[in-house]
Amino acid sequence: MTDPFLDIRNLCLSFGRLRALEDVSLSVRPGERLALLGHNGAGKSTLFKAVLGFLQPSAGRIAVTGHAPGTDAARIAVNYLPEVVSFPRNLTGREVLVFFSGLRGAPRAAVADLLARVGLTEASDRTVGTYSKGMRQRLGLAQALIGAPRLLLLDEPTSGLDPVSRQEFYEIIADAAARGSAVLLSSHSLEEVQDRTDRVAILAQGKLRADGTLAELAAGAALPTRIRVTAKPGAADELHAAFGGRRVNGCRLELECPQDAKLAMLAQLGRHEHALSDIDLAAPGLNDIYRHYSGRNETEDRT
Ligand SMILES: Nc1ncnc2c1ncn2[C@@H]1O[C@H](COP(=O)(O)OP(=O)(O)OP(=O)(O)O)[C@@H](O)[C@H]1O
Repeated sequence: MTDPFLDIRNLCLSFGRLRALEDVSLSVRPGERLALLGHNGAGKSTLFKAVLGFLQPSAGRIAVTGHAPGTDAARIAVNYLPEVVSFPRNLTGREVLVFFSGLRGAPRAAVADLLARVGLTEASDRTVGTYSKGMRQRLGLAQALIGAPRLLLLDEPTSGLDPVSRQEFYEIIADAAARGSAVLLSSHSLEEVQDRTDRVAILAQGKLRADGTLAELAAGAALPTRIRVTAKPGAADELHAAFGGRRVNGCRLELECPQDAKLAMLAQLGRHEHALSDIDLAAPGLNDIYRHYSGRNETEDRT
């Protein structure tokens, strides 16, 4: 297996008495996209800043392509898209990329290709001040792609983008990974990153609660299946006495059972067919999985 471009081991980082990161270990390999999820204040930006060498860990180790953050070798290997991008409003998109290419020592000749990759060719000679938020974000991504960095750090890259722009953004990120970059991106939404990243890591209060594929996270959470039962008029008491569960209203009952006990439960319910009007099965959803690991509801974090 190839060495990771980003390797974090037992990282701890504090602000005074606040432990922003506690014993966090994770790695991202070439061509891999890892989504770092967590609610506001979970420690995502702090982790990014530590990888960039802007913040010093109190313990643990970070290696960017084998080099310590902040060294020249690590700086060349990594590029970053901050949560809020801002460029001089009176420069054109092309001028911005030429400027940043100069800073990174990347060839000017690659700017046209970068503009094409993010779909800004036609707008390339307009000033940034005339760009929409989505266009500025694309320019930010093009800036992050300058010099084909081995490690791409994207801090909530799609916040504020509409669904179509979001999808296009993830396609560009997939293309960067296909070209060999390791991608670490942060997000608040498991729903958004499913099918668009290879693995998901969940941070909560500075601790890493999960790291794996969505299927692994779902299996690890071992969440129950919910069975919603609607009783025939007057039969809810009988079903409640037989199965327990939560009474939702006069005729509905909500039961939970482990995934592997689902069929047995349905068979048992079948024995009370005379009392049943309907049965509805709900497998655990992404929100349930996220809440299990983070202790929070995904939708709460977007507010
Ligand atoms: N410079 C700082 N000084 C003191 N505390 C800080 C500093 N930067 C971050 N923190 C604290 O560290 C914790 C983690 O913050 P961080 O910005 O990493 O969270 P986040 O997961 O990126 O949140 P968000 O999703 O809101 O961007 C928070 O409690 C925050 O208040």
